Formats: sequence, structure tokens, C-alpha cells
Amino acid sequence: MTKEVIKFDHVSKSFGDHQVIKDLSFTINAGEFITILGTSGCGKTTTLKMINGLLTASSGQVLVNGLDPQTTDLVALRRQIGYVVQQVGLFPHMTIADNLSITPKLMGWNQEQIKQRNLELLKLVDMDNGDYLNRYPRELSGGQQQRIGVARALAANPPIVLFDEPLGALDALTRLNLQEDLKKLHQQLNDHTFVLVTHDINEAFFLGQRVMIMDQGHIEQFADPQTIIDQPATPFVKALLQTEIDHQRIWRERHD
Ligand SMILES: Nc1ncnc2c1ncn2[C@@H]1O[C@H](COP(=O)(O)OP(=O)(O)OP(=O)(O)O)[C@@H](O)[C@H]1O
Repeated sequence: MTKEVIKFDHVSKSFGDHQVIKDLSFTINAGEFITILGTSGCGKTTTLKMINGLLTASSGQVLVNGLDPQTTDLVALRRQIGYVVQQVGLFPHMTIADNLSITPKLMGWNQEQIKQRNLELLKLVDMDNGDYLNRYPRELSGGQQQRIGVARALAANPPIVLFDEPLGALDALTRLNLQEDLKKLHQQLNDHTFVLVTHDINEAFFLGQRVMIMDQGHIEQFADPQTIIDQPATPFVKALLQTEIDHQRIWRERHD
């Protein structure tokens, strides 16, 4: 039976008199890998931040595992939701081990549990092949830092992980590798729900079991990639798909 883990019910969000999110309603089920795709400024990050309580809805209701993020305490929320951002957000003056331990410490785990979990986490993100735990973030490449960012979000094994443009700052090859690894990670974790924001159409369609296409604060289409390709719901979605077809045509013309 499918279980709803994230539910938006007629949610809107305004900053001053600028309404950024307009009457947004959707549900995400346990274990899904959802991508949110849209142009810059359409409200993707705002939507993600209303899931983990960093922003409050101006009207309507957000529910995460039946809880309202606004009225749930920080520790309970961190147990439910991991968060990975493009800027990685590792603390530069803390070792990788200490960065990974932040949430487990907050939850009162003992030293041995934390040590054990750190080793498991490095394995999960394919970084168990070197002595990374005692290094500082500046001693890792951008791709490795991003892997640690993912590991840190998974530290307390939250059932939901939110990713905000996690691969945006990486070169194309590293990005492709990490896309593959994120997909594998989701399969390996099995019942975890991933929600990933991107403006890269290929990334959205490769990773998302369902893709939420947004424009100007509302959903244009929310469906699996094949349905979107076969039956684009709106002129905006058609135009978005066309940009990708145009890119590929230009690429072929240049290289034939
Ligand atoms: N704290 C804030 N105060 C005022 N306006 C904000 C705030 N946060 C976001 N906005 C505005 O809300 C709109 C949506 O922003 P949001 O960051 O959600 O877009 P996005 O789709 O994630 O864009 P991008 O892909 O560029 O990150 C933008 O016009 C932005 O300027």
C-alpha cells in the first residue's frame, strides 16, 4: 500500500506582496525519488524549504509524515528529513568526522555509535577507500565534499532526504558520476524518499521516478518522465522539452 509522506494542501507563499507559490497541492509517497524541475526563480527552493520548516506557508497546509514542520521540534524534524544543498555547507573548521557527527550528537548518540555510523556513511557514498575522516573539507575535491554533504544528510538515517541543486557546482563528468551514484544510493536505501531540485532537464528525467515541472509558483505537470514526454500537459512543458530537442539537434549538426 502506498503511504503519503509529504502532502501540500493548497499551499501559497508570499514574501511581502510578492506571491511566489500559488495554491500548490501535491502528494509524495514513501520511497519515491521525485525531482522538481523549473526555471530560475519559479519557487523550487521555496517549496523544498517549506517541507523542512525553514520557511512557513502563508496559507494552506504542509504535512510531513503527518506532522506540520512548523510545529515539530528541530530534533524530531532532523530525524525525519535530511538536507543537501549546492553550497554543501560543511563547517570548514571541523574535520569530516565532526561534520558527519553533528546530527547524531544532537540526538545523543554515544561515541562508539557515532564512529561506527561514520564508517558506514563513508561506505554508502563510496569514500571508504582513504582516510577522509580526519581531513578538513578544504582537503577534499568539490565532488568529494558533495559526497560528504550527502553522507551528512543521511547520518541519522532520515526517511526523507531533500536535495537542493546538489550537483550544480560540479563539472559535467563529476556530475554524471554523482547522478549515477545518487540513483544507486536511492535503490540501495530502498524505502527512503528523495526530493531533488534541479534546473537540468536531463538530471530531472534521469533521476526522477516522477518529475514535478514548475513555472511561476505552480505545477505545470507532475508525472513520470515517459508520460511527460508522450503527453506534455501544457505549452510550457512542450517548450521545455523542445529546448532539449533543439540542444541535441545542434549537438548532432556540429558533430556529424
Ligand atoms: N527570503 C526571501 N525574501 C524575499 N524573496 C524571496 C526569498 N526567498 C526567495 N524569494 C523570491 O522567491 C522567488 C522564488 O525563489 P526560489 O529560490 O524558490 O526559486 P528557485 O526556483 O529555487 O530558483 P533558482 O533555480 O534560481 O534557485 C524568487 O523571485 C526569489 O527572489
